[in-house]
Amino acid sequence: MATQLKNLSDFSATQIPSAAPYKFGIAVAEWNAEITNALYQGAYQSLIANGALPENIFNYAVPGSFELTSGADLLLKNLPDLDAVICLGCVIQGETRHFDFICNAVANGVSNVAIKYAKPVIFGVLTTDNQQQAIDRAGGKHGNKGDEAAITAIKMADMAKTLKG
Ligand SMILES: Nc1c(NC[C@H](O)[C@H](O)[C@H](O)CO)[nH]c(=O)[nH]c1=O
Ligand SMILES: CC(=O)[C@@H](O)COP(=O)(O)O
Repeated sequence: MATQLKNLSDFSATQIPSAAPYKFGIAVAEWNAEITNALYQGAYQSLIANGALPENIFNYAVPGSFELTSGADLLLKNLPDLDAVICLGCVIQGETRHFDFICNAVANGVSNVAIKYAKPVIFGVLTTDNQQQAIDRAGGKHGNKGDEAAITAIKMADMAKTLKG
């Protein structure tokens, strides 16, 4: 469903588990910082609003979205108690095909990290044609993708706990 048809911050129709038992890593790309900072604020506030403890949220910056894969891997390798990692970035189309390579690399990369560690790694990366589309999805008219990424992390961490028994 296109984002224009579903607000990224509307979870009124869903049951959200408590985040209190879980530890979260957040890797945030510094490229397009005015956008990614808004994504982080959305994710952090959503985690707290659902019961996460501030001391259980571990935030690290990486230079760009391409480095989110390495960031997620480093977080899970060095903080093995993490229950989920949220990757936040904003890739905006430029004049060249660089956009395509970054978007594909980080989407595939974070998926591979999730499989490597058997831990949820959430793809909270905006991949937009222009800055306005990014603004609209980082706290604008379409909500905040950081909110969506945080709620997804809570749900996946809770699923993992449930399956472990
Ligand atoms: N153009 C954008 C980038 N480019 C930088 C790459 O992510 C990477 O840091 C560089 O290629 C060195 O490995 N990154 C974004 O996050 N967003 C962009 O729009
Ligand atoms: C996504 C990018 O790397 C891009 O913003 C860089 O711009 P350009 O393709 O014009 O070099």
